[in-house]
Amino acid sequence: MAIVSLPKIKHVRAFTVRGGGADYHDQGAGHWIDDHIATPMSRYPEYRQSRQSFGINVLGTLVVEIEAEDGTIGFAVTTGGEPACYIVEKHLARFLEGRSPTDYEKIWDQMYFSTQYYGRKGLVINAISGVDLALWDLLGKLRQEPVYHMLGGAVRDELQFYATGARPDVAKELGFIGGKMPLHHGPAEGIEGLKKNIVELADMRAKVGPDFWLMWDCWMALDVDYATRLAIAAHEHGLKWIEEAISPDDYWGYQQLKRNVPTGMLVTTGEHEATRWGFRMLMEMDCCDIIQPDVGWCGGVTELLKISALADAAGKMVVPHGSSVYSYHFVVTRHNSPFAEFLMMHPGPTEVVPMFAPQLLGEPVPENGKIRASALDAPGFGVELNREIAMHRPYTH
Ligand SMILES: C[C@H](O)[C@H](O)CC(=O)C(=O)O
Ligand SMILES: [Mg+2]
Repeated sequence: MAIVSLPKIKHVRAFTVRGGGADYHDQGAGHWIDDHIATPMSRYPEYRQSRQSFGINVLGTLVVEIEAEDGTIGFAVTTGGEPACYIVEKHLARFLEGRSPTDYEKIWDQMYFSTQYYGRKGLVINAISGVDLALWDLLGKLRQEPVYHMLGGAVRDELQFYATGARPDVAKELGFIGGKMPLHHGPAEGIEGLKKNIVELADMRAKVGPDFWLMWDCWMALDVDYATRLAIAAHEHGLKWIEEAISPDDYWGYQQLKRNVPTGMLVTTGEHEATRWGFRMLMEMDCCDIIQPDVGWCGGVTELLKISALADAAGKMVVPHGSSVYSYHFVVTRHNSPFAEFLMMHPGPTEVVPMFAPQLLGEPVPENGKIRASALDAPGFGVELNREIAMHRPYTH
């Protein structure tokens, strides 16, 4: 029997988009995601009220398109904006054009090692992730298979979600299994701030009852001492996990924090970590209980598979940072990813709205906190690019 050979990759293009999902919070005024959230910049009073004030939204969205010789287009949406477009067009595209889309391992290896002298983490890995996701989308479209089939198939019939947002009480009504709140006050706001954090948690616990999961997302804002005191005070209010409490570079701090938190409370981190090597460090140093790679930032699906295998062997759960279909197709295929995150992008947040609007069309959203695996049954990642949005291609090659 002859082996089917797929059309080769003809062209790689990179675009920017402003506003909406995948942009690192380029949201309008009054959105919960930009309302006095504790960050590493909160030590400067002038940057405390809004993350946009220190530039969280400067990059904007990256859209990568990969076109095959037969005209089929795979695409992906992640963070990185114009600088990532430059990297994709001027550097990475050469490792794809003229190649078969089945060669994703070699392509990833060449993208990573050719950029290693200026890459390894952050923006460059965002760009590599965007290309890798677009490649998997193209492969699925050419093979007429959903990505989750190519990753080994579903290990369960549905995905179950917790919601991230400022209103876990509403998330409970909407059917989610838990609610992860942004932490509002960091160490620079002293003991008063710490007390305000605990009051917020206690109020939310009173609203949601004893069994609903409540977690805190600390977005790298704390130090080990503050995080330890916060965790101890939060324990009596049933905090399930403390997330990204300190700098992602401080592996030693995470190791200490994991030892310090009360028994039963989980330490989670990893959304700003990248590649198998970064996650190996987190796991070998026993920094956390759950790793949270973002598929669009950690190296894409090709790298996530390696990270996840390491985690499985180390007995750690992998619950990717909210990245919509890009994580759903992965989570549904892995036993050590028993639930998923849904990032509430409604400003309230009091309604379930698509995470990557307006860029994606056909993005499934949880109903009663769940998405059926069969909702992913479409070629590639199962979504289309909304061609009505204003896309800008700053560079060509
Ligand atoms: C709400 C958090 O500060 C952040 O914007 C999202 C995040 O870290 C998460 O969903 O996890
Ligand atoms: Mg987080």
